Amino acid sequence: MLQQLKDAALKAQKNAYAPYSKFRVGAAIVAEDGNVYYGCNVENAAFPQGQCAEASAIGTMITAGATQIKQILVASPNDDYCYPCGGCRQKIAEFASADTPVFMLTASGECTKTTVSELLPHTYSLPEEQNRG
Ligand SMILES: O=c1ccn([C@H]2C[C@H](O)[C@@H](CO)O2)c(=O)[nH]1
Ligand SMILES: [Zn+2]
Repeated sequence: MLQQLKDAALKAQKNAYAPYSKFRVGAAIVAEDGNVYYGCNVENAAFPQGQCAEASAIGTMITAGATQIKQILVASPNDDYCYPCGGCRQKIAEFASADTPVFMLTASGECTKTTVSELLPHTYSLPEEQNRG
């Protein structure tokens, strides 16, 4: 399954639209339905409108009808691990559990693992009565 995640993230990374930063990122998710969803970063001339690879993968997962991230992997364009940005940590936490694995893959193939709670301790969420209908 980890190999499938890597392959999907690398496939997505090839399609990254990053003409401004030149920093091409791919992300892939294993969801509760067993499918792998993937996405790339999509930048914009209006810089704040750019979207991270993780957000693209989450959007694809939700669009397909899955709602739980079981594993997620982020593929970096260089030999440093690309840890999700703060905004993506919150986006991942919305659809994951504290112990959900988050993998990072470098361009040379090194891979490391952390968890959602390590990336985002004390996660913000709404009170129960305001949650998801
Ligand atoms: O985890 C990350 C970090 C950065 N980026 C993107 C955002 C931007 O397009 C480019 C440079 O920050 O990389 C991602 O997609 N995921
Ligand atoms: Zn991000």
